[in-house]
Amino acid sequence: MNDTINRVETGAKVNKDFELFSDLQNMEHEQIVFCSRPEVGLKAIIAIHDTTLGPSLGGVRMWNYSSEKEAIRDVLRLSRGMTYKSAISGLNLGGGKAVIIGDSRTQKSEGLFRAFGRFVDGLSGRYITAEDVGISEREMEWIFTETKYVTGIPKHMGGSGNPSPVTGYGVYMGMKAAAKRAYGSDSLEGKRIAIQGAGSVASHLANYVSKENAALFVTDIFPEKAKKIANETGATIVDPDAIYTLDMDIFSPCALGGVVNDDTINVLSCDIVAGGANNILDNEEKHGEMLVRKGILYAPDYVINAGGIINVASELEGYNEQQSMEKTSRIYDTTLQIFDYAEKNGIPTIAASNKLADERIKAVAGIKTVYSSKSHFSGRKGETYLRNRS
Ligand SMILES: NC(=O)c1ccc[n+]([C@@H]2O[C@H](COP(=O)([O-])OP(=O)(O)OC[C@H]3O[C@@H](n4cnc5c(N)ncnc54)[C@H](O)[C@@H]3O)[C@@H](O)[C@H]2O)c1
Repeated sequence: MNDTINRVETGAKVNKDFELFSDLQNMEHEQIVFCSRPEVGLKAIIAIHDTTLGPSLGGVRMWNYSSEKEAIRDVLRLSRGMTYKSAISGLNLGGGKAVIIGDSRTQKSEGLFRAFGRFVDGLSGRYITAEDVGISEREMEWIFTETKYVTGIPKHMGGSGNPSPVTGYGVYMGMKAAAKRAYGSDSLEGKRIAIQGAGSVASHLANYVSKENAALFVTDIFPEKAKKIANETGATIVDPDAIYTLDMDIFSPCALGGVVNDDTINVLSCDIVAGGANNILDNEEKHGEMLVRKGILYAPDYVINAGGIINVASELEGYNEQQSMEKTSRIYDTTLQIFDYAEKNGIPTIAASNKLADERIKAVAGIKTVYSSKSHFSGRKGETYLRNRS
């Protein structure tokens, strides 16, 4: 896969002429589904990027996009990211994602989400949905009413519930691997760690980090959220804009993507960037290289925030929390392996991670030329990954 498409983060400008089919070809997507039900206000796009490794899985995001073009770009980029995330995490899943265009505070309804569920069901398991920005367990229940191809449903319904605790643990493991690489020890004791965003992932991460007696800093655009983490962990609160210039060892973006960009990279003073947000680098290629030149070690976002997908993937075979945590702890080794590969090949860590993910996909695609009764007789693709659900 190539990296010719600039990242488009939610809310960011689309900075390239829009050519749908050339984008699909450049980014190597398999299928895009546009879903419309005006009577319930549904405007959704499902993007299936790659199903070489298994059925595509990725969350559905509800966001008030400023244009349809922006929504399409977002879903293309996010679904491609899911392919890499599952591939590097050793999961037998492909990459997919969905976006619903609308205001998640005012436009949610049972009808809208059930209609979306029916569109997901129509894909017969080629796409399995999950929770993402703007979506809560209540909407997952509505979707589940219409399709079994959904993960992240509440625990009392046999699902895995909120993935954030596992994501937070994985980010912690990835951060420790980066510390091991940068400092020779994975202890975070005394390290100045700045967490941007005081949401679900951040609160779990902050808990782990504070137990190691790190010097923790936290910020949020909603001061009460930062205060909550500060009360629980003893972290120092900083202003949202001040986080970039803070004298810190580790910068951990856990809010939005695109925060390592042309404006921030020059003022960042840290040894490591390791956070839970998706698409931390505004432009993977450019900013990955700039970080190398600044001597900052980057733990690729989709590698270390994969705890969430590892957790929901476990749901497909019968949820087991302990197994999910155990698998997520392997993020430590995967991150070190990526650092080694990057060093050996003289490339940025994000490029190393993309290459390793690509290699796994190509290897599996290669073995599919060998006849196997499993793939022939075990039913539709995706079906075997799911428990029987009524
Ligand atoms: N929840 C998961 O399991 C999971 C899994 C993988 C990736 N992620 C990614 O991790 C990030 C955080 O996810 P979450 O579930 O914790 O979300 P969340 O909504 O609970 O937390 C995000 C927090 O960031 C704050 N924020 C937004 N813009 C900010 C800014 N400019 N400066 C400071 N704070 C700001 C918000 O107020 C909010 O408190 C997202 O990018 C998400 O895509 C989450």
